[in-house]
Amino acid sequence: MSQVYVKVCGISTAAAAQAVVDSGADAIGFVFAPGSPRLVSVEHAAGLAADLPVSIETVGVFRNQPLDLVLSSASQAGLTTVQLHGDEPDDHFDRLRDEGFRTIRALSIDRYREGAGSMRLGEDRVLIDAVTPGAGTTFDTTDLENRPPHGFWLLAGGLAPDNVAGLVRAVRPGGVDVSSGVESSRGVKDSGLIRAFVAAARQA
Ligand SMILES: O=C(O)c1ccccc1NCC(=O)[C@H](O)[C@H](O)COP(=O)(O)O
Repeated sequence: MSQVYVKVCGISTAAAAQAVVDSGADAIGFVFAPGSPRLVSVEHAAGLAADLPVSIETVGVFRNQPLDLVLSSASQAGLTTVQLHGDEPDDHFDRLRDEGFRTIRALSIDRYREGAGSMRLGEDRVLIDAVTPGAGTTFDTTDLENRPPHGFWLLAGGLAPDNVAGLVRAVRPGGVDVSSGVESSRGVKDSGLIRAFVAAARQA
């Protein structure tokens, strides 16, 4: 099996961004969803992104925000990828791809269980998350083990250095995404935990 893809989300400082790069993670996430403890401004994200190697995927996370705002923010921050974490319609993903962004469609495990069969999931990467994003909560992954999404997908929700390897082995996602599990307190990333998380994910 190929190496699991790792995204570390909710980065807001240069030290944390450097730890993500040093850890060998594939992607770094900046949260633009109002109300998040990890919220960054477009200008701040642009400054952090500008110092990253081009090999790392830079992801802007949005939730139920106007498409024009998403497009202008992602573009001004110089990001490669947009992750939509709300109830955004298909045409938002289409437009983002038309504008040259890669896309990640985040679905809560409840939404996946209810309606994934009727959703058009093919063109976007899918991220299956807990019901409340960024809260560090795990969920029962049995349905994902039995009926995984088609195509490339990421597992998120309460992942941490001490549980990620076991979950990767059991659930077999293409990638994993973490936020709370690499924080020393809410919204504050810990460089050692970031490195430990990526190493553990890659050992799986
Ligand atoms: O992280 C947030 O605060 C957030 C707020 C609103 C929408 C999405 C948010 N995060 C999205 C992510 O991709 C998180 O990494 C994902 O939910 C996993 O979080 P955690 O369970 O804390 O590892």
